[in-house]
Amino acid sequence: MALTLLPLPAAEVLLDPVFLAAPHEQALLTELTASVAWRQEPIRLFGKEVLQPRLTAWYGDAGAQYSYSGLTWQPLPWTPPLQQLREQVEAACGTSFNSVLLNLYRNGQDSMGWHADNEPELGPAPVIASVSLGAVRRFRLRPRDPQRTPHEPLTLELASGSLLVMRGPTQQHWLHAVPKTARPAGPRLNLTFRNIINI
Ligand SMILES: O=C(O)CCC(=O)C(=O)O
Ligand SMILES: [Fe+2]
Repeated sequence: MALTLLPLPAAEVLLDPVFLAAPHEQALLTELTASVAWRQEPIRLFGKEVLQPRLTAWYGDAGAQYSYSGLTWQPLPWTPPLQQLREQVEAACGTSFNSVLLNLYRNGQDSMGWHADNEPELGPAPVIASVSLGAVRRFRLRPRDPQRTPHEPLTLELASGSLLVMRGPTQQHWLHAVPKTARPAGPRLNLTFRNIINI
């Protein structure tokens, strides 16, 4: 299948629910879960230091430095499976990426709060390409300002092997989140390919 544009105002969100085929997607989940240098990073939340409710890792070209939530990341060098996936995602998006942020949601209690990927390092209209592996989790989107962008929040169930692309004005006008779930959920691995400008 190919990327399909979702009909949303002030956003360009595209989804390919079956970007990676089943045997490949399973093998990649197993390999990355085992080989990635996962860390649980502290972040500052309302002036308090807490651990992020998920494991993370950052890989990329040398110099693709990235800061968010009070952390500065130096990327680890690309590994063969990450480099291969990067090339597949670049071909699908027609864009190049110099880094990837990986998130491992160990179970339904791991999550990501409402945010936009709008750090200055990404430029004003970044292309963010997100590959999901493992357990299906809800990915929620809502307008930042519902007065200016009138639309209901929406929920996408991101399946293993899916590719979600957010580009154009999406990060300016919309927020996204992966909420906790009370449903039993196994591990989910998400990779967001990004391009850091001016490295
Ligand atoms: O896990 C996801 O699907 C979203 C990850 C995300 O929003 C991010 O890494 O900025
Ligand atoms: Fe994000």
